Amino acid sequence: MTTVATTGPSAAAAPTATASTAGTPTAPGSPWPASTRTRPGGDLAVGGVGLAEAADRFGTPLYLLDEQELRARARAYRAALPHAEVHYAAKAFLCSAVANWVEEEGLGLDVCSVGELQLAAAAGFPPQRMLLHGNAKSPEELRLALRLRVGRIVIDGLAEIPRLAALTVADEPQRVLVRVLPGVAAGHHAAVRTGVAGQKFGFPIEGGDAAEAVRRVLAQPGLRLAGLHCHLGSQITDPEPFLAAIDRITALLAGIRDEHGVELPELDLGGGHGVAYLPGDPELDLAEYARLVTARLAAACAAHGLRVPRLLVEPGRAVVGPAGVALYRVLAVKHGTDGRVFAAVDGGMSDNPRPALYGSRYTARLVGRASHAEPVPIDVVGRHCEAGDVLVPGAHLPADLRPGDLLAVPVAGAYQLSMASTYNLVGRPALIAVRDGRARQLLRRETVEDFLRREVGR
Ligand SMILES: Cc1ncc(COP(=O)(O)O)c(C=O)c1O
Ligand SMILES: N[C@@H](CCCC[NH3+])C(=O)O
Repeated sequence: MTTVATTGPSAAAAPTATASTAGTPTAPGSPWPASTRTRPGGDLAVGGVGLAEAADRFGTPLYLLDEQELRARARAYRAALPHAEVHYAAKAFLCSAVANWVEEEGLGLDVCSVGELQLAAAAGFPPQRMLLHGNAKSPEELRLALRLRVGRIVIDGLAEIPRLAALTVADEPQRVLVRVLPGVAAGHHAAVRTGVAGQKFGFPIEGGDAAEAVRRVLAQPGLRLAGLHCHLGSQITDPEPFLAAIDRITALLAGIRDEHGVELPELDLGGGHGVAYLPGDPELDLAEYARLVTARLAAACAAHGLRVPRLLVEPGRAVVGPAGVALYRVLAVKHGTDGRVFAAVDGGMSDNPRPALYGSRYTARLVGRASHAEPVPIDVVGRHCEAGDVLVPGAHLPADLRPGDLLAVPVAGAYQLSMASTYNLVGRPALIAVRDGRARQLLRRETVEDFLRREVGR
């Protein structure tokens, strides 16, 4: 089975031999960016930039984004789904440079807050190509979205319908989608499974909530219902749930046609496309997804006598996740009498809450020096005041790992910096973009001065 990575940029990685075990950066199926190269002396380069040199120059913890990897992934989506609209899900990670890159690659943008909306707009992203989500959109958000003329707003609750309609006028209707729940459960953790009833998002198809939401939207002259939306969950590696969702949503589209005499022109299948975090992990095969989804949509529409709606997709993780690398400095190595080894690094659950939240698995690799020591299981832990602050349990790292060493963790681009906190008043890390041997700082490290500046009346 081919994968997102093998149909996209990572396929370009030229395999070269390395001495490491888990996380071998340039092997087929590797989770590292395609530009990753081993360097003499045990270092790695990503985007032509040596990791040890980057750590010295910008400090640690440091996040790197490989611009070409991200762009190639965005392009792979456009190529695989040439008739669809691909909206990058900003929640995975957003800064101005990322907004510019995805815009230049022809993607739209899925935003879900005033922050994402305003930052993208300030970066020059055209609001017409944005789509606003949210289960709790504030009046401020709705007003801003309308003022900026955001392309689509996704309705996620009945109360939102009259609230939004009250801000619109019939001769300039706002294009909207209705978020429905097809009753398909998928995703890597219960907290991110959003395709079924019993959680806060969307309107269940079963039982009639979705049909009722559609009725109410169609009754509002200020709203133009363009179609239906669903987002099943995140980190889905099998296309089957998307196909099941298509069947159920197409049946609803037929019901809407029968009841209202309208054929909705758009279907947004959301994101959730899974990537490999560990070598050999399954990931969603983009080419296969595109082929199966396109064929199933055509078949389901034909069965109901419907015109095929325009497809929209909203990948976040699959665009930015594998383009990111996190770089940490080891601060302490503790050898327990039970033989257990802990390597404590200068980041942790504040820059990557995913292991603590979902039990997410990562690999870690020593960079910046060569080691011929035997790889042994070492728990890479963070610096925060919780025993659960474990970044990589049982990482295979050289037995001579010591304070001062650098550890690199791939697939760090999605839902890490975007979910980062300042727990223990540890400032959020700096972020650099790497490309063609050049490093450009995108975000500076957060400092104590930043914390003090927020205090009022000090
Ligand atoms: C509505 C919506 N669209 C798109 C995404 C992007 O998901 P992913 O990053 O898993 O592709 C999410 C988050 O899961 C979402 O909630
Ligand atoms: N934060 C989740 C993904 C949530 C996607 C948002 N709907 C993760 O890291 O896996």
